[in-house]
Amino acid sequence: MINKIAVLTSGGDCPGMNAAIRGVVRAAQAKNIEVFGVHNGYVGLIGKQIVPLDSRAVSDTIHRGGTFLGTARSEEFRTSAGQQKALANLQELGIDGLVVIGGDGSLSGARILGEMGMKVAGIPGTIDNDLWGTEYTVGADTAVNTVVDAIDKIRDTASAHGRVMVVEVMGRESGWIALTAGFAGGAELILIPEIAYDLNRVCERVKEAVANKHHCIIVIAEGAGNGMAIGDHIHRKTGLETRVSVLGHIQRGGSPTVFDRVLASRLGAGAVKALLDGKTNVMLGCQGANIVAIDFADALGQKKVIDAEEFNLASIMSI
Ligand SMILES: Nc1ncnc2c1ncn2[C@@H]1O[C@H](COP(=O)(O)OP(=O)(O)O)[C@@H](O)[C@H]1O
Ligand SMILES: O=P(O)(O)OC[C@H]1O[C@](O)(COP(=O)(O)O)[C@@H](O)[C@@H]1O
Ligand SMILES: [Mg+2]
Repeated sequence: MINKIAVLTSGGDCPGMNAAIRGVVRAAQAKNIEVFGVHNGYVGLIGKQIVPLDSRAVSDTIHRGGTFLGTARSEEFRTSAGQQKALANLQELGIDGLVVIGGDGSLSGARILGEMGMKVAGIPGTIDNDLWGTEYTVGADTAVNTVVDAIDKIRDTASAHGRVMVVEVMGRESGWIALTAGFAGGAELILIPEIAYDLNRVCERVKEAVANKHHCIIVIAEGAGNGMAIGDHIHRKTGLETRVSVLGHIQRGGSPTVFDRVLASRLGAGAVKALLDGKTNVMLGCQGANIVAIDFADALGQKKVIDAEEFNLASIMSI
C-alpha cells in the first residue's frame, strides 16, 4: 500500500523531464495518492527541499524543456551518511514511494535507496539514450531532432563553399546521438566511441566526399575525440577548408518533441502503476509499443550496445 509518493529529477537534464513529472503527479492524483516534489535532485533530498505537488502545480509544463523541480549532482549522496539523511527525510514526511527521473548515475542512486528499504521506481531521462532495457530514454528524440536541424543548416553552407564540416555532438560514452543524427542528417562520416576509426582513412574518405559531393559532413561524438583537434588534423592532412561546430548544450534544451512528451507521460504513469502494483527497484522503459518495468539489476547491470547494422547502413547511405 502506497500513500505518498515523492518525485525528483537528477543528473544531466533533458527535454521531457517536466512531462515525466507531470505524468507521475497526475497518475498519482487519479489514484488519490499524495505527491511531493523534491527540488534539485539528491541535493534537495538531503537538504529537505521537499514540497507538495498537486495537479495544478504541473500545469503549463508539458511543453517546457529543463525541469521545473531543478536538477543537480550531489557528492554527498554518494556517501552512506548522505544516503541515510535522504532516506530519513522521506520517512519523516511519511513518503513511502520515490520516483527518480535521470540517467544511469541517478538511477544507481535510486537503486541504493531501494536497497535501504524505500520503494523506488526510475524513469530513464537522458539525451544519450544509453540505458539498457528501453529503446528510448526521455529527451533523446528531442536532442537528435535538434542536432539534425543544425546539420541541415550546416549542410547548406558546407555545400555553398565546398567545405569539410565537423560537427561535435554530446555523448561522452555513447555514440547514439552521433549515429542517429548523423544517419538522419546524411553525414558522410560518423565517429563514435564504440567503433574504432583510423584517421588516415577518415582523411581519404573526406577527400573522396569533397571531390564527389562538394562537401563532407563529419558528425563526431564528444567521446570519440575532440572535434577541434580532428578538424585541424583533417585540414593539415588534406589541405581542404575545414570548419568545426561544437553543438554543446543546445542539445539539452528546447521544447520536447511529441514523441518525448508521450513517452515521458507514459513512463510517469508507468512508474506510479509499478509502485502501486508492489514493484520496487525497477526502471520503466519502452519496448515496442509496451511500457515495461525492468529490475535495476538488469537495467543498470547491462550495457546498451550500438546498432552496428544501422552504423553500416548510414555509411552506405552516404556514398
Ligand atoms: N553509483 C552511485 N551511487 C550513489 N549515487 C550515485 C551514483 N552515481 C550517481 N549517483 C548520484 O546521482 C547523481 C547524478 O548522477 P550523474 O551520473 O551525474 O548523472 P546522470 O543521472 O544524468 O547519469 C550524482 O551526482 C550522485 O549524487
Ligand atoms: O555539461 P554537463 O551537465 O556536465 O554534462 C554533459 C554530459 O551530459 C550529457 O548531456 C547527458 O548525460 P547524462 O544524462 O548521463 O548526465 C552527456 O551527453 C554529456 O557528456
Ligand atoms: Mg550519466
